[in-house]
Formats: sequence, C-alpha cells, structure tokens
Amino acid sequence: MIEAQNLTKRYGENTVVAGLTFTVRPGAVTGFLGPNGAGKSTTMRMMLGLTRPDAGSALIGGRPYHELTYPARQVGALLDTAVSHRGLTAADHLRWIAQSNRIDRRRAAEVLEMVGLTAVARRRIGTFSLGMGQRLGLAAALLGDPPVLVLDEPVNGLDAEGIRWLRHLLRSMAAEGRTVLVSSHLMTEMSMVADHLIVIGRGRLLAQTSTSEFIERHARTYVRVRTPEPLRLHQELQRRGASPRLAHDGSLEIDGMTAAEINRLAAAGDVPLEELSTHTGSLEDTFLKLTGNEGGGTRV
Ligand SMILES: Nc1ncnc2c1ncn2[C@@H]1O[C@H](COP(=O)(O)OP(=O)(O)OP(=O)(O)O)[C@@H](O)[C@H]1O
Repeated sequence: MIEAQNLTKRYGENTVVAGLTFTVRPGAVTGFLGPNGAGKSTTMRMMLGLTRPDAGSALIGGRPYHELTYPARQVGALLDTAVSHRGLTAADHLRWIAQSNRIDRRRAAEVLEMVGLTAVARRRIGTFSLGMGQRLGLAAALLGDPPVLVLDEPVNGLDAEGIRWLRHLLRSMAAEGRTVLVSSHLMTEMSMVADHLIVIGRGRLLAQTSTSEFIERHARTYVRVRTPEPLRLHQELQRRGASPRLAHDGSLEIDGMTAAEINRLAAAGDVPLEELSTHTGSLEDTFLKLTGNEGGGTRV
C-alpha cells in the first residue's frame, strides 16, 4: 500500500505537485496518469525519498521511505533508464545492487530470466538498446521481490512485443497481491493494463477512480449526421436546445441526443439524412480534455 497525504513540491514560484492525496492499494495495477510535466516523476521521487516534499508525506507499507531498513526488499523502483555503470555486464550490475541490499546474488539470474535478458546477461550495459535498458531497470526493481512496485513510464522504449510482455508482467505482479503503481502519459495504454487510475494535471489530482468508471463517466458519446441540408438541420437541432458542431467533412456532431431522437426530428422537419451514426470519442481525447493538455506547474 502507498499513501500520499497532501504531497506538495515547489520549485521557485512553480508548484509542480500541489497537495496530492491518494492511496494505491495492493492486488491491483494503478495507473498514474498525466500529460508531460504534470508532476508524475516528482511525485514518485518524493515517494522514494529522492526529492524532499515541501509539505505532506508519502508512506510505503505505512512507513516513510527513509525508515525502511532494506528498501529494495520493500519497494522496487524504476525511475529513469540512465544506468551509471555502463561498463558492467547486466548480470554484474544486478549482483552489485543485490549485494548492497543484502539480497542473495543468485536472484540476479532469476530476475534476468523474468525480464527476458538471460541471453545478454554477459553483455555490457553500455551496448543495450533503450528497450533492453528498460527491461534491466525492471529486473533491478524486482530484485528484492518487493511487495510494492513504483515504475515511471516503463513502456518507454519498448516495442509492441515488449509492451504486451510488460502488461502481462504487471498484471501477474498485481495478481500476486503486490501494489503496482505505473506512470504514463498515454491514456489508451493505461486503460489496457490498469485496474485503477490516478489522474493528475499541473500537479493537482483530477480523478481517482476505477478504470471502468473513468471510461464510463468521461468517454464522450455523440451522434454524427450527414445531410444535404446541414443548415436546416442545424436550425432544427438548435431549436431543441442542442449545440451541433460542424465537422471538417461537412457532417454535424451532436451531444446529448440519441440517434433515434435526431432521426424523428429530421423526419418531422422533412430534412433528408444520408448518415446517422453513434460514436464514442477516443479515450486519449477524453484524457486531453480532462487535463487541459497542460502539464507544467501552476503559479500560486
Ligand atoms: N529539479 C527541478 N528543478 C526545477 N523544476 C523541476 C525539477 N524537476 C521537475 N521540475 C519541473 O516540475 C514539473 C513536473 O515535472 P515532472 O518530471 O515531475 O513531470 P512528469 O509528469 O513526470 O512529466 P514527464 O512525463 O515529462 O517526466 C515540470 O514543469 C518540470 O520542469
């Protein structure tokens, strides 16, 4: 379990994390969503004792990070892919982390297997692609078999097969009862893997909900109509209180009315219809609308 209480971070006049309060529960994948610059990395760094909050606190398993005796056994973190010891082999890199956290060195081979890097265990990290680096970072996070995982944009650099593999890994980690927090700026990707969502924009909490509820509440449904007489239909619709939008292709998009209602209205007004269809806006659009497509901090 992770508990953030009023977490706040300012850089100069810029409040990049503004009083975030949320809970991340075990046994589920929780997506931490926000556009670039929304404050996700800063929040995760505060959870992991790497950045000092100006106010508030973050607890991992009921304790602040700095009070954990062997942190790598309590929380596995993937923060950025820059690995300092580029001359080390993947296996030696993991053995070194294991040793400094009093973890059995043999665990290195196990986690390399889990992330599909066994074949390159003896290669120097400096030669790794971005995707391989992400896998190695995940291996390091899993080294201490921790009950909590905090992963910052783990999808970055993975190819389609890697992304499928990661989804499976995250789900199985959650199914084992772990707390899994994964950040992303991609709504669609998160909707495919996360059970719960914490959405932030400009450092503020915008939503904390189950993924299915989020989709139900925010996905925009509208009706598209094509007619040779758009102006007349537009007037009829406005008379009914609707606000149709004229799309680039000349069709009308209408919120808040069903296709059947629009059909009856058109028939009553003797407006011929060439197309009448119901659409659901993309999740990505919904997300951008909710977050205002803005990441950066707010001046307060
Ligand atoms: N050390 C720092 N000094 C000054 N400003 C910082 C510092 N670290 C982050 N920021 C600013 O804080 C804001 C939030 O950054 P953060 O990296 O937490 O966002 P993010 O949601 O993780 O975005 P991204 O996905 O782009 O990493 C940004 O405007 C960033 O420029």
